[in-house]
Amino acid sequence: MSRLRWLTAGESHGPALVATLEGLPAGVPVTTELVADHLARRRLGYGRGARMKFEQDEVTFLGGVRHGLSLGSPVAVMVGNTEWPKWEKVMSADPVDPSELKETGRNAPLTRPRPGHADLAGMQKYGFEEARPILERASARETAARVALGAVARSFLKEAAGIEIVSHVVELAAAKAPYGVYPTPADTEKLDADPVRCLDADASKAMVAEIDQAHKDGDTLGGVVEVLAYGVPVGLGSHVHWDRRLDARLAAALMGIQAIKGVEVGDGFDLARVPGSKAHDEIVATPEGIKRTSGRSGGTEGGLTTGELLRVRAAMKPIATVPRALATVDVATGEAAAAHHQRSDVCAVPAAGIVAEAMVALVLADAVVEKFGGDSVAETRRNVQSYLDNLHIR
Ligand SMILES: Cc1cc2nc3c(=O)[nH]c(=O)nc-3n(C[C@H](O)[C@H](O)[C@H](O)COP(=O)(O)O)c2cc1C
Ligand SMILES: C=C(O[C@@H]1CC(C(=O)O)=C[C@@H](OP(=O)(O)O)[C@H]1O)C(=O)O
Repeated sequence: MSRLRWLTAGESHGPALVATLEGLPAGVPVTTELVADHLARRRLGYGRGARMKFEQDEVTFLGGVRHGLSLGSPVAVMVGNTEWPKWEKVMSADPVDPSELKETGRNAPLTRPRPGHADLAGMQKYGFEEARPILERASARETAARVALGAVARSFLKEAAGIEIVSHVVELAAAKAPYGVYPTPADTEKLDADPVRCLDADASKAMVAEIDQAHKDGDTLGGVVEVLAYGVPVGLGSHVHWDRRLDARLAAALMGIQAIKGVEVGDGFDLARVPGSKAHDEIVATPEGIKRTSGRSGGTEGGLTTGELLRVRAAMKPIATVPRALATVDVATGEAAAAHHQRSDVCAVPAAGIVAEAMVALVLADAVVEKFGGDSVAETRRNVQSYLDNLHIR
């Protein structure tokens, strides 16, 4: 069962996000720069709104790391928000004089909940008269905290087991990348340089055109990202219980990203449309050992990793804050109204791919610690190697 635990806290316009990771072995290379680099990747992507340009993430480790290595104690990281001075009063933890709040010009009650966001159901559930106390935490700003921890998890995965993760955008609205072309970790730089993190140049152009059109139309878009993990050993997760199945753990982690509405492992839904003879990955003996003739399963069978390429997809719905505002009800008056809109991303699918990488890294790091243990990463690495060296069927 889970051996790594992680939590995040913080609001979208608060002073900072914080994240903790408990259970990480000692000796994992971790630096402020490493985390900052991944946070910078999350801010990329054509179609993101103005906020990504003027706001900066400021990384500070508060615990668990010394001189570039993890200590084995809980890792605590803070992602400061450079826009905080503008929100100090609106988001103050302590009570603020109403006249001072008015002066900010940022505290008008948000009583026109946006369809597709957490506004309405959150206000109903938590007893608020307006959406600010809900949207501040529902916002995907929180994903910066997860990407910070994901950066730490991927460093552990690489050191302990040589596992590397890459993601790409495979669909954006109606534009699709050619099926079955998989990037490797060596493509990361190229992908990050592409406006929509798509490997195929023609598909990338079509995706950018989709975003331009949506922008003109005052609309928003979603899409599909694919995450691949290379070097995953056979036997992470287990077939013995539902909550130990690695496919289930990956699905929950990906579905836990804001706006993700569907997850596929390997060929996922497509497998339901073909006969068994075309759905599974046949097993063959080769001079290099037992191999598969295809990768349709996405690298898991029975909730266990197979040792083949791990491949998962996540589908993101269009951004909820639609500029051509959707119909809602002003809950202050009960009258029909247009949903509130100040600014928003047109499309955040490329950023969602970076968040998905982080979630896959955290799930895999958890599964590696669970299977191989180790208080130091050197010990985990020895355990991984010994297990692989002693596999009785290969
Ligand atoms: C990286 C990222 C950026 C997002 N940016 C916005 C945005 O600018 N405006 C917005 O309304 N929703 C945005 N969203 C989506 C909302 O957070 C999401 O619609 C909301 O949490 C409700 O989705 P749910 O029903 O899946 O939880 C973003 C999501 C992600 C992953
Ligand atoms: C701040 C981030 O994303 C935000 C996620 C988000 C939402 O509703 O999810 C709404 C937008 O914020 P605002 O409503 O303040 O313009 C995005 O900018 C970020 O990713 O760092």
